[in-house]
Amino acid sequence: MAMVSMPFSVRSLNSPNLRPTKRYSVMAFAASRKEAVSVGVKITTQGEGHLPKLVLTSDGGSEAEIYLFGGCITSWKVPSGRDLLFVRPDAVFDKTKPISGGIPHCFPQFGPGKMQQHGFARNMDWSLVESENVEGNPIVTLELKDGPYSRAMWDFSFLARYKVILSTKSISTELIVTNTDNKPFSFSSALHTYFRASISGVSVKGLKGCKTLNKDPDPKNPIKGREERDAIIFPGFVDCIYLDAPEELHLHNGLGDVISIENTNWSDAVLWNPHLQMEACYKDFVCVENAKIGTVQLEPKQSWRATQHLSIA
Ligand SMILES: O=P(O)(O)OC[C@H]1O[C@@H](O)[C@H](O)[C@@H](O)[C@@H]1O
Repeated sequence: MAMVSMPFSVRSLNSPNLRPTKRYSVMAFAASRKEAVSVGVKITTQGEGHLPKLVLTSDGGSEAEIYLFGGCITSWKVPSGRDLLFVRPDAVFDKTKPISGGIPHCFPQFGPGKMQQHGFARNMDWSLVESENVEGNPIVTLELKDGPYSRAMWDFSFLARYKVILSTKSISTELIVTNTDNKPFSFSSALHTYFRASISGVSVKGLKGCKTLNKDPDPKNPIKGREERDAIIFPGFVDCIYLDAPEELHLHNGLGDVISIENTNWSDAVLWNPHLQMEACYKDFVCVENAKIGTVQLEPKQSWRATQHLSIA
């Protein structure tokens, strides 16, 4: 077990001490119903739809769940037992569509665009490649590579590595996309985080002064503007991109939690609440998404890296 004494933060994702201790093939676990992978990490097929799911438990009492389908973190429970993420009641777990909730990946397109909405990474099986535990905090790394399904939409070879670190009061992710092709490619991306909320009490702080692209009413022709408010509230439908957003936002979820949303290299942000378009659940969540809306260009062998750090005080 690797040991470090520093607190977990976005910066700790850079630590040379966080070396992989074990490499795993998901197939090796597919037959077992629930198996420990490393301390604080279990894989089970007893999740929704019997899809393989990782369950991370920290010594500090937090817990997270990650489906390999879509590489989607569906649950982040802080030590009080409160789940700060939200999965929509219409979510399905049969691979016919992406999991609607938690932290889905949008890659290699945020959209709208030529490809299906939000790309294909949330519709594919990711592999568990590394698992370790550092001072009671479980860490897993998932990988996604191109295959026939992705090639049919985007004819490039790529490698995406997604590291997730759970600690007592935070969950951190690092996404590294590498061009493994012999020709350049470009992409856009986002972490489409669904936070549990009581929408009438929600506010998002930190975006004042940002340039905006308001996708309401027409997502294909967003209206340019500038955010003037200190605190953004959600009295109706909201679907808005914030360009060059700061590295830290604060979400008051209306349920008593204040969540710090830090990032490096996710240069933009998106706020979304569907209001009456999803009458059954819009009051119960808000999406605050770290995004890269302007495309990233990668030459062969080049990589792009971005981190997200969600935490409570
Ligand atoms: O694909 P999902 O999870 O239903 O999310 C859709 C929404 O995702 C948001 O990120 C977009 O800004 C919206 O325009 C879109 O409607």
